[in-house]
Amino acid sequence: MKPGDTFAHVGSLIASMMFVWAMFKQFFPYQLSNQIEKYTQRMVAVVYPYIQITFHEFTGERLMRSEAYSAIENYLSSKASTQAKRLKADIGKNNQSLVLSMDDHEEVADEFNGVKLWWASGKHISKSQNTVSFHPISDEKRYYKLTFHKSNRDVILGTYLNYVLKEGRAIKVKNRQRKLYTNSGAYWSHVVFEHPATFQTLAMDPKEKEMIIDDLITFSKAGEFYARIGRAWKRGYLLYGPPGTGKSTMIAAMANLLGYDLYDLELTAVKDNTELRKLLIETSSKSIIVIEDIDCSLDLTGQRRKKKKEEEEENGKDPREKQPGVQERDVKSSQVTLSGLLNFIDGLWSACGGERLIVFTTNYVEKLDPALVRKGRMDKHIELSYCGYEAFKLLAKNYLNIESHHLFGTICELLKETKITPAEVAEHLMPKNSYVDAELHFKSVIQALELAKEGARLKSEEHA
Ligand SMILES: Nc1ncnc2c1ncn2[C@@H]1O[C@H](COP(=O)(O)OP(=O)(O)OP(=O)(O)O)[C@@H](O)[C@H]1O
Ligand SMILES: [Mg+2]
Repeated sequence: MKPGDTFAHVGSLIASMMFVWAMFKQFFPYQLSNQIEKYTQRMVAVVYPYIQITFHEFTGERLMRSEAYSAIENYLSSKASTQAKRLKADIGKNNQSLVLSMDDHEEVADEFNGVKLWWASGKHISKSQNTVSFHPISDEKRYYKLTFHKSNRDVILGTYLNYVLKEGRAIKVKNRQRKLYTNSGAYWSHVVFEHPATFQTLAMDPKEKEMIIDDLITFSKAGEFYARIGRAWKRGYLLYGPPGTGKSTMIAAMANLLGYDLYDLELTAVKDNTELRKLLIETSSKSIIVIEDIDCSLDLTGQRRKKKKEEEEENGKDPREKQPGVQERDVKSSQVTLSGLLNFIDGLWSACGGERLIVFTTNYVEKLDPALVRKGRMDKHIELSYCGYEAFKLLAKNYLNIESHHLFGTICELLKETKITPAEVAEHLMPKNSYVDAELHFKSVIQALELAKEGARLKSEEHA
């Protein structure tokens, strides 16, 4: 018989005794029944020196699924697969593997710092059915029960439970299907996020790439550090550079590296600061909030457009008259302000627990309001620039699986004096059919570089 079974039997025996006592205690004088109860409790504590904690699947008035329950479920999945006799299996949320968990009324043992403890799964089936609904409502209320010796109370409550929650959450992140959220107005909708970009395939200076990866990994593991120094676990990145240099690709690579969800926030679709706050508060932990082309969004949403509207109103014109087809919502969108965004990043935002990255992208860093880019607000500024030789070699390897070629020297020289984006190089390296003629692709790159060089020369002559 397993220790857990023993507890269950002793537990139910004691429960029966308590039930009988509750029926008969009314026949005893109050003082006496009080004394009996006190001593019974002490005896129970001696006979049954174990503590039990129950974690219900649904909690609160609105019966939300308990985060603790799902973390425990994930934590126990690895124990269950080796110990439990009855398991439940389902396709993991990443759609790739089977995830096993313990079935109802199963038990598994665990050990932590030399302390033994037991987990049991169970369910209550409620008999009341007072709602009429077309949708079947499950009356099963599942729970996990943890049993441990009372002498280990401090270890379990102080360290073990935190450890279980942390491990469980980590397993959940690993197994989950990641999402890409987009907003239309004040609501997020999502699709499955399956972008193949990784830092390995991102063409940029290898040293800088290494630094960014280090920075991201350090951030993702720094929860305790942020808590110790009393700062919100957030980090801001500003990615800037010309179109086609890999800003959006890098964001996808960041999400893939850390296993985070992506929130692609379209500021121009947000009515005002209140809507913005609502959207940001709704983002979940372990996510990247992206505002692309921040300069354009703020042109539409900042004070400038508001002023224009006011001017037109002063001239006696309805600002909407000049913009046929513009919806009322677009006109109203001017109410999201830079200060609203900044206040949220610095202030209230800190109250949302859990790690979040916020990433802004722009093609024109010099156009941005200094308030937005000042140090301390955006922690890291990353420039994605034109294609260098190292970046070209990586693209050649990725697209054509070629690491050296006699035309590399010419390309290297041309790249030093010509600006071409990785997106354009990639276009010339993209195989058109199953037969790959590398020479042809590299010649096409050289041609594009020479054209760009000639274009730049003519432009500079024009300006001279
Ligand atoms: N550094 C890079 N490494 C690998 N591929 C790249 C890189 N830069 C661009 N590309 C390729 O070019 C395409 C366009 O890149 P991306 O959308 O990331 O550019 P961007 O900097 O976000 O441009 P924009 O400023 O217009 O939004 C991508 O699909 C990607 O395949
Ligand atoms: Mg982009």
